[in-house]
Amino acid sequence: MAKKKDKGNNQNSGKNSIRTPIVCVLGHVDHGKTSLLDKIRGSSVVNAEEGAITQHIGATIVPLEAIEEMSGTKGKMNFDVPGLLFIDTPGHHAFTTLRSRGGALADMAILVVDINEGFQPQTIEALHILRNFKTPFVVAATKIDRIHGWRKTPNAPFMTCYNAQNERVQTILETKTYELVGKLSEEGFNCERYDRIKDFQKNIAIVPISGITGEGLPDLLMIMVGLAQRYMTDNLKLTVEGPGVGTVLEVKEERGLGTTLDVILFDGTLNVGDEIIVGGNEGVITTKVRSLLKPRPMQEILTEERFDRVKSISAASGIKVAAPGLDGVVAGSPIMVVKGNREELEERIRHEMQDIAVKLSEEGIFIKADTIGALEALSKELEQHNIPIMRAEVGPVSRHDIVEIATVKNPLMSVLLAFNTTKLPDANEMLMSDQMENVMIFESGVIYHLIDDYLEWEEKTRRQIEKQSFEKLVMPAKISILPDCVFRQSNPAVVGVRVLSGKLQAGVNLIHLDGRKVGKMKQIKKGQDNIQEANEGEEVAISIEGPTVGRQINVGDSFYVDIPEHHVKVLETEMFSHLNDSMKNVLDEFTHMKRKEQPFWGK
Ligand SMILES: Nc1nc2c(ncn2[C@@H]2O[C@H](COP(=O)(O)OP(=O)(O)OP(=O)(O)O)[C@@H](O)[C@H]2O)c(=O)[nH]1
Repeated sequence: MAKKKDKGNNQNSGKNSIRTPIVCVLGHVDHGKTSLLDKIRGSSVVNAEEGAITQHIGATIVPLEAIEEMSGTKGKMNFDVPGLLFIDTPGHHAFTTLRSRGGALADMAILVVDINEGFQPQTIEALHILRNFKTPFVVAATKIDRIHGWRKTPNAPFMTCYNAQNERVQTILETKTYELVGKLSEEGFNCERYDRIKDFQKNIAIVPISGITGEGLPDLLMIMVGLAQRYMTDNLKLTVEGPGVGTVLEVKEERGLGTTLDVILFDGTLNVGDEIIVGGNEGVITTKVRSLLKPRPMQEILTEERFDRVKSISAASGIKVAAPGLDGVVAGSPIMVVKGNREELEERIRHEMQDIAVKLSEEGIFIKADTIGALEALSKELEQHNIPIMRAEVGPVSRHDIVEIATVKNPLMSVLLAFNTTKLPDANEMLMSDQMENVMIFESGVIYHLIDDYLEWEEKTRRQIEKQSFEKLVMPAKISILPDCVFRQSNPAVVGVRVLSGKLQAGVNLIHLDGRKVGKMKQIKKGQDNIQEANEGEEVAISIEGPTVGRQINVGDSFYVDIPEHHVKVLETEMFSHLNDSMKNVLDEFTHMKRKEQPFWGK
């Protein structure tokens, strides 16, 4: 395939051109995502031929020639990939919002990790998101210039920088890199420093870089292009002549233009006057492109018009679309040019908007998030923790949500996880009311924290509930009447007994070992004191309503506590692990006796 240069809008021509791969940058707060993107933008401007850089909305295209210039590989490599398109908004929020065909819009990602701080909660979260979306990625280990004693070689390839360091600094870098390798391996990824990798399909590359000095940046960009070239070219084929297909990055009010859409166009061509179709809050919106706008170059930003108008734009590009009737468009929605296939496209958009890949269960928790992508990311994490979801919605937490949750019977499920979204004031008011006491709301901008908080609460609540229900159950016990301890014959009979096994509680019914009824045991006394329970081996006095000693019962007789059938069910299933051996033994004897005549008793 002929080598092509990225010349801005129409960089891809021909039927099966390869489009520019779309790249997102993810990572923990302050680890250097923005600095890296700024550096990439700055370096590509410096290194590209005049005219090669075009301004994009919401994205930066780094042409192949700029990457080759930086890495000193100009004319040495034979790449078809025309460059890389970086989404300007970093972070997993943008990543998950930008969807295409139910997956991530980004073809690849850079996971930024501050080499000095290592893995942090959002690093892990980003990693899980990349795994869920099956997005190929490279790890940029940033801030190498902060390693104590680092000698800077601005904008140089990594190996040049590495060789300029003394042994101590090199050792620190090695150690820190291996800490990352270890962490990634804990998460199930095989990683290595990029220069030691033989098979890039099996190993994920770690590239040490600095977003401030630009050290290692040429290698990072080169690896990204190489990966796209070798493993993704099939996914990157596009037909420029075809109708435009893109994703809405942002919905913005612009002075003089009304509501506009910042769009990443990833396939085909979009023209002024084209009929377009896009997803809105209240269904599918169809309208006509009034203008297509690109930002003006930096030096002209002070002129009256902030945008340049173009008649037509081809993928992959970032472009602002002005058109009537765009209120209510949802960020992350697909946008497509209609070419006589309106119904089919309407159906596709409807499907994409509704087909949030959230598995719903009959019983489960509620989740809310600010965008479809965020909701999906949260649901996938919950799925991995086996936490069922009953309802998943985009938007802020409302009064209505609280009322709905309050009707959930299972106390462990009357819960809402709010990811990156707010509570409306009337929802807060509602939560204050007594009837809403059982409703639990967890809020966070980090999925990881939400799930941890929920699991911690769930465990605590589960234990409390178990404790309460355990206390209400009749426990198994076997007792026997001691000789010389008949204190009263009847009404009630008062006798001394020994607890042979299990736990004897006050208020239970007693039966003979063959199942015949004895009577209700009222009190347990130890010395002069009334007690509520006695354990194996203890000798106590009990009062029994009903039998007379010497008639229905005699010295030396043994009895079981008569456990109601539904208590047996709970004891044998949920509570079995809470019973001690003595209780388990007597429960076994007791059910054996009961099941002689009714094999399924208590099952
Ligand atoms: N020395 C050095 N400082 C860096 C590097 N990368 C980022 N920084 C500094 O680290 C701080 C945070 O960097 P940002 O680029 O804003 O980090 P971010 O990940 O975009 O942060 P958020 O947008 O808040 O998530 C800033 O003070 C940067 O100047 C680097 O490679 N070397």
